[in-house]
Amino acid sequence: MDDSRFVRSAHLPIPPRTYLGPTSMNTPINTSPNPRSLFSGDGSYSSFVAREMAKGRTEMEVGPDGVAVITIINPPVNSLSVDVLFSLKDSYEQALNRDDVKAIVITGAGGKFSGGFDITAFGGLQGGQRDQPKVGYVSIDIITDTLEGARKPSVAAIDGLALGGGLEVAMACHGRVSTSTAQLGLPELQLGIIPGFGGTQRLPRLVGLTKSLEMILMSKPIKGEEAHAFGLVDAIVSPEELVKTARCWALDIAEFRRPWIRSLYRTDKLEPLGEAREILKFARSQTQKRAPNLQHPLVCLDVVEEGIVSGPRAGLWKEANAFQTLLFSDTCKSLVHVFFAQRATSKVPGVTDLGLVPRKITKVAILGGGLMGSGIATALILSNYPVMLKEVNEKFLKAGIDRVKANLQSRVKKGKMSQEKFERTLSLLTGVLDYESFKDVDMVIEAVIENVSLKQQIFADLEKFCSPHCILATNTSTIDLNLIGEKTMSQDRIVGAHFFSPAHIMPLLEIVRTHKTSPQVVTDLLDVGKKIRKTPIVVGNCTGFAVNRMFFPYTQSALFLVDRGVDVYKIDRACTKFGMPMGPFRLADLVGFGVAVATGMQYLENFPERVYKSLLMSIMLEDKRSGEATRKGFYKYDEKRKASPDPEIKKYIEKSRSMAGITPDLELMKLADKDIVEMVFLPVVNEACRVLDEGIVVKASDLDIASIMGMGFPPYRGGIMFWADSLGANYVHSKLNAWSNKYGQLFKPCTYLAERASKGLSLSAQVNQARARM
Ligand SMILES: C[C@H](O)CC(=O)SCCNC(=O)CCNC(=O)[C@H](O)C(C)(C)COP(=O)(O)OP(=O)(O)OC[C@H]1O[C@@H](n2cnc3c(N)ncnc32)[C@H](O)[C@@H]1OP(=O)(O)O
Repeated sequence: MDDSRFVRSAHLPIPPRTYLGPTSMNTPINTSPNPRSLFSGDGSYSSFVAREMAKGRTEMEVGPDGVAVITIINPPVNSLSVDVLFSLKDSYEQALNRDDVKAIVITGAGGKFSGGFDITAFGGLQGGQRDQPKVGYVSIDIITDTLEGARKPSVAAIDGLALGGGLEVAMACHGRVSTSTAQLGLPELQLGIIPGFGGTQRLPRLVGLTKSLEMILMSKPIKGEEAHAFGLVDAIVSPEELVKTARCWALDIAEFRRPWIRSLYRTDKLEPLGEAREILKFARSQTQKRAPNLQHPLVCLDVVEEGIVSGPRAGLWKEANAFQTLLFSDTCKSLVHVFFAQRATSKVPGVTDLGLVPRKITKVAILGGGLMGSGIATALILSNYPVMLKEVNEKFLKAGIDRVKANLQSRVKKGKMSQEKFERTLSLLTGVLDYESFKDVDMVIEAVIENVSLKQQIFADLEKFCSPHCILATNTSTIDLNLIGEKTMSQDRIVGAHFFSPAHIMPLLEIVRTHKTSPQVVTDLLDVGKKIRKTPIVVGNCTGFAVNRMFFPYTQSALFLVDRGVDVYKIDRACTKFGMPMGPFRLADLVGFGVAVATGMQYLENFPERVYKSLLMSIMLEDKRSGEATRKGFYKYDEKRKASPDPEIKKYIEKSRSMAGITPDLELMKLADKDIVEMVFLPVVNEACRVLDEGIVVKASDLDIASIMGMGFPPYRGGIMFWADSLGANYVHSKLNAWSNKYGQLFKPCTYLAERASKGLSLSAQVNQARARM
């Protein structure tokens, strides 16, 4: 491609930073190269399209009132592909050149303004397969000089969504009219980039620095009503009135009945310089505390500050350069991968490609009001599902209902729920002690203790009391589903609905299917998962399923290291520094040693060759030390449950070591944090490879999402498999192989890993269809 609007990504010229000084705050000065000089040939959009199939477009219609309505068309969310942006510029120029056009309205097709820059293009840009516009071309030449600087006014008519680049286009218009339910926001930081089409400069000028930083740093969109209250939009109207009102608004500006405002040069909402600096300083310290491994939020704050101190034009250039650099960062690549991986989890071959329609679930029953059962009940009633909670006696039932109440009350306390909504939500919950009313239920979720014969009895009872269409789900985290359903003839409607604790908060839902579970049942559960705002991953049936099985070695190798002299707290610190919310020992305290030891037994039974037989937790349990619940585990806990290291654990470690006949290993004791992280996580990668190889999941990216949402693996590392691929299959294999030779089976690389390493393939690449386990 020979077009000077574009640069090949490998040779990015960075334009000189333009310092305009404080006077530039109110003075639009064009510092960019002459836009025309960026075009070669005839420079028109159509010549560009002739060279490349267009992805999306804009359409313009001029009414008898003299208003040109430009509509962004690029389903499903009207994203701003390079084609759309160039088409927008062309439509604009046409509108400016036509004598019959007095004013312009921009809107989006199908009730959505725009979901922002086209994220599907990121991969191509990063890989250098796609040409991209020169730095600043879109944000300065198109959005600032062509749209905002136009001699005819424009108004954005916003419905559905105006996110990222979508909102940035809207903010460059001279007025904004929105529906009350539209979502407006700059969520770019969640993709590892910063707003790149002027958002860092215009949003603070429209809503003030404090609100804009909250919206940008938290990637948090706001609804139309709130946007109106903060001055981001000028009027709220119904969807039917939207375009009509925007037309009138644009004409009012053109005919001087309303002010003609360029957001970029407003200063009235900006805090005075001294105050602004204090706000930015506070935001920096909060950001560093919350996300110490991330650079891009800090870069964003620098860019915002540049605009406030040196003027918006300088801010725009700094933004454009920073955007360009961040687009190629590992963080951006990882987070974009996560964006698509998350959406891909609900595309399940053999299920979602069969054209099945989810059946309506009108009533759900939950068996067991413990921590899990009450959490699941909370998640369901929060999404308006009527729930029947069954317990074995009044006392347990009351305790279960009280737990649900407490879950809801904590939302009320945090201001996330009104008292009235609390009452309404709680009224969806009823308690029962028998199966009498189970005949009307469409789905049952069993959440009792992990006891095979108890579960078998329950499923046999359910088969008798529930209607034949009722879905029979279990929340077991380890037990084989075939075993649970052994005493029934209903294996086709038995499915795992494995929630993570606390179930009303954790975003992951592991849907477990056996080879007998019907695709219809999986489709129904996928739909319920979506409605209760969980990210589902569909997995096959095995001990621990995907998440627990893959993360079992997390604690295993940590225990191995402790037996060999590595400090418990050093291991936890290395893991949290890496980005985990907690290290393996703090996690074991949270889960409780009883559960950890019981789970260990399951693994010992199923995978004896690779279970590290540590005695440490059993020894501590004998001393009634079982984790956070007893306020003593690897840490000690104060009344507010704040954890602190406990010197007493030394004696348990020494006992465990002497009983196992192990002596500290001086080499391991000197391990750097990076090496500790690898020794803890590469066995996790190894198990993840087995899970993939056995067909427990259908694609590696499902394991990425499972690791992030189920275990808190840092999303900015892209998930467990994506991270492993960043190290390389060969590296992972050679490390594990060396440790396996030295320390034994716990580290032995699996066949899948060995094959990938020898063939030079990535661990995630789909080669042959994995062996079907589902
Ligand atoms: C320079 C600029 O500053 C940079 C930017 O603008 S970066 C982009 C900023 N925008 C965003 O981050 C928004 C990202 N999108 C979202 O948050 C959500 O998709 C949404 C709120 C728009 C819609 O959510 P929801 O209704 O649940 O649908 P969801 O399944 O997520 O998306 C629907 C489809 O649109 C796609 N999509 C969403 N946003 C997209 C975007 N910006 N670009 C390309 N595709 C997008 C999704 O991949 C999905 O495709 P699929 O059906 O093939 O899986």
